[in-house]
Amino acid sequence: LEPLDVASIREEFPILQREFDGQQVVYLDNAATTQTPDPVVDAMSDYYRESNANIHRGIHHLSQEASRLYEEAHDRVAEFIGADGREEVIFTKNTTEGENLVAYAWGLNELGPGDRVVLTEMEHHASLVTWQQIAKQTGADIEYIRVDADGRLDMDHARDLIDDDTAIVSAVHVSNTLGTVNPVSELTDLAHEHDALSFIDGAQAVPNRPVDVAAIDADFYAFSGHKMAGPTGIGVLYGKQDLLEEMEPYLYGGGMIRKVTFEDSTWGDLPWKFEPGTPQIAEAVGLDAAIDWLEEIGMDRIESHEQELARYAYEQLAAEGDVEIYGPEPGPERGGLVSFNLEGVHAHDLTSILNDHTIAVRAGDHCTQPLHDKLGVAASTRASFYVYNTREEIDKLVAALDDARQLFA
Ligand SMILES: Cc1ncc(COP(=O)(O)O)c(CN[C@@H](CS)C(=O)O)c1O
Repeated sequence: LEPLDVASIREEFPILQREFDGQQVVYLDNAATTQTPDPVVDAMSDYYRESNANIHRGIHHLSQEASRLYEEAHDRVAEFIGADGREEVIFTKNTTEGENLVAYAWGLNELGPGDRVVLTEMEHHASLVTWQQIAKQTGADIEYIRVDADGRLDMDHARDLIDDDTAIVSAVHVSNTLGTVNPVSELTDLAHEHDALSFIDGAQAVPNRPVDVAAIDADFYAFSGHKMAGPTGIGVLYGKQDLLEEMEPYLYGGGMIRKVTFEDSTWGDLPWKFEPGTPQIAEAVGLDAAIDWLEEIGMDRIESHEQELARYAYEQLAAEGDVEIYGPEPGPERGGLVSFNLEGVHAHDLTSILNDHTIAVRAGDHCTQPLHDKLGVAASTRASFYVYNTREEIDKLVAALDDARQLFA
């Protein structure tokens, strides 16, 4: 695969030229959110300047144009992830809302005592807390597929847990803490063998690698625009059309109805049934532009670039001798991030020292507190990579560890 032309990619991100205390920013917090290239910013500005109107309600030219842009963004997402069409693409605020939509619109109605919800121990709170609370409300029980010592799912345990009482399996595609790439097709097959549904959290996958929801055969798949060079405020819930047709909405209002009387209401077509009120129109335009921008580069090249940086970071950190790294060895089972701890230095202290060097990483539990409990650490430091990062930036991070050792170790 042709390596990325990182230098020319970086020219589309003025923010990467920012300096603090005379030092150029080193942005290694892409699992939290990615930066936004000029073509995406321009697409959203142009929308506001030239096409802004409310959608689906006006007859006038501007409303028709805004409606077309909004609808076509659904088509673009469907094509990008391998969905059958816009009917299977619901725009949400973010991944978290996608998880909640399925938990409330499907889980509350379908789950009851004796039903089993199977998660993994590496789930993000967006999934773990949501299904935990829905299970409490419905009397369903929750089981967690074990994560083994090198950060992979224990698939023997998965085969034990996923049984005929299982109603849904909800699993993260790529862990935002361990970097682990999970066998989501195998998990989906296991769920389907027991007539259970599969929900895949793709927040750290769709932005970083080719994803084909039809090949995975997931029933639901969620991700966020802001992690894929797009704007905040828009996410996607993919759902199989026959399931979405059966599901009742859980948020009501204008735009999602077909007929309203004083007695009752009926619902509109997919995906609009699950999109009440005035949606995030400019963000849909921005997401459409982000997909164009990513596909111009190529998702397989992005995956390869991130895996190369993750390998380099893993090897450089491991060579230090006093760094504990979480998750699998570098390779196809590790996405573009590395979480670690420096011996004798708390993650927050380390991250603060790195910030003194204008190196942006994340410290904390990365919204996976139960996983950190299992790892036996309160927090970790995480470096996560994207298309504009370089080996030289990783060298700066590794070199800065010495300051932390001198101060804290
Ligand atoms: C695997 C996974 N699943 C769900 C989410 C939630 O995405 P939202 O766009 O915030 O709804 C995230 C976002 N993880 C950020 C914020 S905690 C991180 O720093 O890791 C994620 O990584």
